Amino acid sequence: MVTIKAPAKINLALDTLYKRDDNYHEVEMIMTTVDLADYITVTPRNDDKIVIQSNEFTIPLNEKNLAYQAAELFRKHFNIKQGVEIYIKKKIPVAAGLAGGSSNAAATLKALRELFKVDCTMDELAELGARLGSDIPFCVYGGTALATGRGEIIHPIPSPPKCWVILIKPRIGVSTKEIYEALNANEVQHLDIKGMLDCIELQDYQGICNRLGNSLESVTFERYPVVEEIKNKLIQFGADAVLMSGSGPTVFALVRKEYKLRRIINSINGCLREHEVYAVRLIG
Ligand SMILES: C[C@@](CO)(OP(=O)(O)O)[C@H](O)COP(=O)(O)OP(=O)(O)OC[C@H]1O[C@@H](n2ccc(N)nc2=O)[C@H](O)[C@@H]1O
Ligand SMILES: Nc1ncnc2c1ncn2[C@@H]1O[C@H](COP(=O)(O)OP(=O)(O)O)[C@@H](O)[C@H]1O
Repeated sequence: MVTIKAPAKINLALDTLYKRDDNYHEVEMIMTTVDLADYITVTPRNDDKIVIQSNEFTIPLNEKNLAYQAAELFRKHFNIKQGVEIYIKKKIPVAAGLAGGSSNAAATLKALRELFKVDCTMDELAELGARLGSDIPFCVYGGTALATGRGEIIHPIPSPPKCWVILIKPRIGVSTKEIYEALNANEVQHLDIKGMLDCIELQDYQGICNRLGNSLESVTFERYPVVEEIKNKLIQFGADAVLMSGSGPTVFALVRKEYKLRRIINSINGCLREHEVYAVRLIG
């Protein structure tokens, strides 16, 4: 039996450059890992089946699950016949812009590598993961990275300075495909990705806060106004910087000082309590 931690990610920057001929968008994203995680436990079975179990009943427990797809691909690629049971202990909200499914798939690949003692590199696992979803290679490596291409080309970078991250997820799920399809790539205001990379290198927290940006934000805000309302409230409560993660609907706030974190959490408890709220650390 092997258990692997599967952390959530946030996008500190998400710039869409143009729509490609294959209908994906060419992106430049700065992604980092936060301390909110699922756990994937893989146990060998006596037959050839892949069985998914979870404490979370809203995710598919069949071949639609990304962990199932990762296991199937891994077994095919390395010619493994034995079945496995995959238990997903879920804490990351689903369809939230936090890459929960992608992280589960990446952790499944790593768990199977360990369980079956397969001699392969992280790059090979990332390449397998990329066949299933654009966010999976980042989740294989973890840490902090610049992601290019459709998001699957990973360039590791240093971690940003440590801080608190408040995550607020309204009780709606957003489809990534729907948001990308509604985006007009020609109207996007591009981000200062180079400046953001410099700030991370220099550990310039304020510079990072000033450069947060996400070109999918306005598309999600238009369709789901509650997401913009949450962002505005968090700014009003005095967070250092606030942004929607990925295609949403989760909004995150960066906060450096603990006294400020407490004050903001008190304000959230006063008027945003109908949403899911998490206070976690950047683990980069
Ligand atoms: C927006 C981001 C930001 O990290 O994350 P989430 O909000 O899903 O967490 C990612 O780009 C999401 O990656 P992922 O969720 O793996 O997407 P995929 O399964 O590869 O693609 C789902 C659909 O989104 C669109 N898509 C995805 C990636 C991309 N660079 N351009 C696109 O246009 C395509 O229509 C595709 O069919
Ligand atoms: N292991 C999994 N965990 C979460 N969602 C999954 C998983 N496998 C498949 N899905 C499906 O993927 C979709 C996107 O979920 P998720 O990966 O949590 O969100 P996001 O892409 O916004 O980060 C959901 O609609 C869900 O049904």
